[in-house]
Amino acid sequence: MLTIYLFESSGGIPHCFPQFGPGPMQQHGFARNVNWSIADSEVTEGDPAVTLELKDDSYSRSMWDFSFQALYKVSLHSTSLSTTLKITNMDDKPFSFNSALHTYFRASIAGVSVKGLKGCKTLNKDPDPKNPLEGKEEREGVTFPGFVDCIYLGAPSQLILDNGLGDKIAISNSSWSDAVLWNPHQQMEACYKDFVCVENAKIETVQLEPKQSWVAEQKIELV
Ligand SMILES: O=P(O)(O)OC[C@H]1O[C@@H](O)[C@H](O)[C@@H](O)[C@@H]1O
Repeated sequence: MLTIYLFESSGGIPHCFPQFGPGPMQQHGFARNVNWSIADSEVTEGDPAVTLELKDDSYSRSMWDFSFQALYKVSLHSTSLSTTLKITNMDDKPFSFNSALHTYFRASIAGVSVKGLKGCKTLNKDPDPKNPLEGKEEREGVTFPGFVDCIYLGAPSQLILDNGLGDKIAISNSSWSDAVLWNPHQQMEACYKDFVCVENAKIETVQLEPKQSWVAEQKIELV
């Protein structure tokens, strides 16, 4: 079964926008902390989809003084979930941002591996998130024997997650050019064994001119 993990303080697929972090504003930006409105909903051949919308307001402008629109479509299918994020510059000046979908998967951490990242340039945020260590991933499958907090630049269009519970999950994307793996290990002693974050990310800055949009798609599928 495809399970996006929920626990009391975090879970699901939080948005990191307009900053992945660390950076000048709050960690991961403001988009995950605010209410989005429902812009559209539909059912196609029995499969539901909803489109959520976020626009700038006084709260967002207190941190990031730009006019923008974010549209986020989530479609559910029998063995997959798809998302499309579209960011549009509604301002009269350019802006830049970076972003991630901070997806939490239910897992048994001792059995988890993520395949597809071999050869990627890494920015290891352990031990200092503000001064990540550059490196290169040499492993076919990344495992989680301890604390992991690592950015992968130039990630492929598909990763395969073995969740340690008997499921293999393909995480495919377009335009999410990077990935982040995170498990807090003993820093979150009560729950770290039960989830892993495999995040589609755009760490390298996107710059949008007025009226320009950036679109990125993600598909999470049992294989
Ligand atoms: O606790 P938060 O803000 O949800 O972030 C959780 C983790 O999210 C990851 O994406 C970051 O790389 C980590 O550095 C961070 O600790």
